[in-house]
Amino acid sequence: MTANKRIVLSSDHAAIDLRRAVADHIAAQGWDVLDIGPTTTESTHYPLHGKAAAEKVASGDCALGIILCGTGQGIMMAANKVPGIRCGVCSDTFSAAMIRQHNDANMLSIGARVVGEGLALEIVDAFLGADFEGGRHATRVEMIEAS
Ligand SMILES: O=C[C@H](O)[C@H](O)[C@H](O)COP(=O)(O)O
Repeated sequence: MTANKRIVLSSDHAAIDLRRAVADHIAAQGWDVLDIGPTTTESTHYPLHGKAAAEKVASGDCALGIILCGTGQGIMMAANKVPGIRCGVCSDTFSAAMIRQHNDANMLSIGARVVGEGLALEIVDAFLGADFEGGRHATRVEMIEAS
């Protein structure tokens, strides 16, 4: 687990309820949650929210980020356009742990139309509970960052 416990959350309209559930869940674990919305279910554009959250992580304001949309895919694509961001979409706990352990992911994306709340919270726990292993994986992450 990272020493910096500040984490940014954002979503589009498709994932408002799940984002709030994630926020409550991780706040109860002691995370300093920066939830940058949106606050209503009015239709919005996931690239805006993926970029905004990614910039909070890339700037160092937040150590990690969790972003959500209908599938988790579009908002992940937007986040990964920001230099320094490594974000993966996860629908299972194994992948959620592995993107931290092997890929040093600093953002997790979840699809609110793909997984239910119970599994989503387990995915979040797997992501936040894992640490980067370094070693050969550091070489590979450096290759991503250099490309
Ligand atoms: O990757 C994109 C996300 O799944 C969006 O949440 C989705 O495209 C939004 O669709 P709609 O505008 O039909 O709610």
